Amino acid sequence: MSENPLQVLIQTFEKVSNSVQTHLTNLIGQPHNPSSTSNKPLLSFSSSSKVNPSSIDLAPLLQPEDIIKKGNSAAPVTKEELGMATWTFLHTLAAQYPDNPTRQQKKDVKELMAILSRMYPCKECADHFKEILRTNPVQAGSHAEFSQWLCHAHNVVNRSLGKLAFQCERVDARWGKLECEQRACDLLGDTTEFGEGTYKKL
Ligand SMILES: Cc1cc2nc3c(=O)[nH]c(=O)nc-3n(C[C@H](O)[C@H](O)[C@H](O)COP(=O)(O)OP(=O)(O)OC[C@H]3O[C@@H](n4cnc5c(N)ncnc54)[C@H](O)[C@@H]3O)c2cc1C
Repeated sequence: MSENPLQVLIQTFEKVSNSVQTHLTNLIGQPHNPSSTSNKPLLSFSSSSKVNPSSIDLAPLLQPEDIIKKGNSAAPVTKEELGMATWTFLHTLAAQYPDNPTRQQKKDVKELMAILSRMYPCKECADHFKEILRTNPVQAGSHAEFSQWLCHAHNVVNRSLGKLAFQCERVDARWGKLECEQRACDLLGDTTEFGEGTYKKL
């Protein structure tokens, strides 16, 4: 007899939830009150085929005092902090962008820029970026092309804010790949893990 798909979904969710809990515990130590929470997933559902809303345990695993306090973490971020974090993300992505990207990777990176121009949490910046994309379409044919394009786009923003332009020939010296063991951060990862035939030339 085939399994109830909802039950399979719930079991999968519980497994993921348990692994997140283990990961969090490794990161921040034991939960505040181990006796009440140590064996519970972050969210747990009854595995019966019928989902009863009252069986959903929404009690959070972490107590407020367990939350790592990093300054005033509830304070809104500034436009500058958001900008720096976003440029760090984008330039790191560019540093890892392959010399010979697949068609999908080129499509993804263009979509990512388009989505940023629509959803970036600073509206003024998003509108500005949209205009930059309109006049400077994303070039993502290779690592060199994309990292130079991004450097140029960043410089357009820099200039509009009255800042000096960054020298783009130094972009590879400024932005490196994410420090990561055993190439685990490569966009394609270690292909041996998935076996032959997982990847094909597009
Ligand atoms: C898509 C986007 C659009 C934005 N639009 C606006 C806007 O319209 N108005 C606004 O006020 N703010 C905007 N910002 C924020 C702004 O760009 C800065 O992030 C913010 O002002 C903080 O500047 P910063 O001088 O600390 O360094 P950032 O400009 O954030 O740069 C971070 C670091 O990147 C390096 N860097 C600088 N220029 C380049 C470059 N060209 N190429 C590679 N590396 C470089 C430098 O080492 C620098 O310290 C935008 C941010 C983003 C991500």
